[in-house]
Amino acid sequence: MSSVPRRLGRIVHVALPPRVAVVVPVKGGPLAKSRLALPHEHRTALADAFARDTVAAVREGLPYAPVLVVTADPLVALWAQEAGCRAVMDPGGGLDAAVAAGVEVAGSQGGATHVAVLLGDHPALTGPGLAAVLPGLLAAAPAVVPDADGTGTALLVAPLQTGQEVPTRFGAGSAAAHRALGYREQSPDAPGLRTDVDDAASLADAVELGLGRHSRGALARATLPGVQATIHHPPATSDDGTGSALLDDGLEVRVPLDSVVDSGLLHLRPGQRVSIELDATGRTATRVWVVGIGPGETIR
Ligand SMILES: Nc1nc2c(ncn2[C@@H]2O[C@H](COP(=O)(O)OP(=O)(O)OP(=O)(O)O)[C@@H](O)[C@H]2O)c(=O)[nH]1
Ligand SMILES: C=C(OP(=O)(O)O)C(=O)O
Repeated sequence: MSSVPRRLGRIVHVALPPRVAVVVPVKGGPLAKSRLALPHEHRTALADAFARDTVAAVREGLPYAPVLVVTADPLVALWAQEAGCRAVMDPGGGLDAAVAAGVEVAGSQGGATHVAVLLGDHPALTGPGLAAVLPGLLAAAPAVVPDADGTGTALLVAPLQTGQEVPTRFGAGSAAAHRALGYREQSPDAPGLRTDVDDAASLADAVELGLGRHSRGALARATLPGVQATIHHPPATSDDGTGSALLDDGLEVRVPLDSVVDSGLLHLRPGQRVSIELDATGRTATRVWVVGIGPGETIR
């Protein structure tokens, strides 16, 4: 008689899909995004909007994932909770310490098998874009996604084990530092994920990809026409015809000849007060005019 296979009593392992908690550190407040050369109030508002759009994309793309926003800023904590996140108090001590605080809470909540650390300055990230690449990153964990220029870190993904730390080395050169810690480099085709905004150039990249709605609004307010400025180098005097002006907070912006000529101003002099309209980066004038002079300007 042939023997019957003994299947009864066998332990069957069913692979459950990984469940991820997302930690988003947000500095907030007046010191955020200091490399973004814009007047203080616009810079603060933009930094806040970048974080809101980052969180909104996470909530949209991963609606069942717990999201922990680590911040010391009460306003950020408030909007984070309104957006369905848990606000975790930033213990101070910098970005790695903030991330560790978020990871600890994620681990103590139970339920998540993995943690993703996403910096809160990805205003062109979309929910579907994140959802599309995350499964591959979880499968590769521990994994690091470098930012667009390859040196910084856009996202870290690591297994979450109770009582076990998730080491991080955020800051300049963090992609290499994370690789050295054992994170495997992953380069998913996800431009919104990889474009963190630090300065005018990366802001321009994010604008090109398409900003989230909070950042679009903040940027529109930051580039309202009519900012006052003082001519520093009149445009026509340099080789390529590009001059410069100083905004009232001391920032020097480019003044291409076209931006002046179109307004009918040909004889600007250093020190002249003008009205100025800036492009999306906030660093180049698109129109310079003197109230009452030139096309469309009525004398008041
Ligand atoms: N909670 C918390 N978040 C931080 C801290 N430092 C940076 N971040 C956040 O981490 C992300 C990336 O940081 P950075 O690009 O250095 O941003 P930043 O410090 O606002 O900008 P810079 O002043 O230009 O360095 C942003 O979302 C910041 O808000 C910190 O000490 N605590
Ligand atoms: C802190 C970091 O971000 P950024 O490059 O935006 O300063 C980092 O990439 O580690």
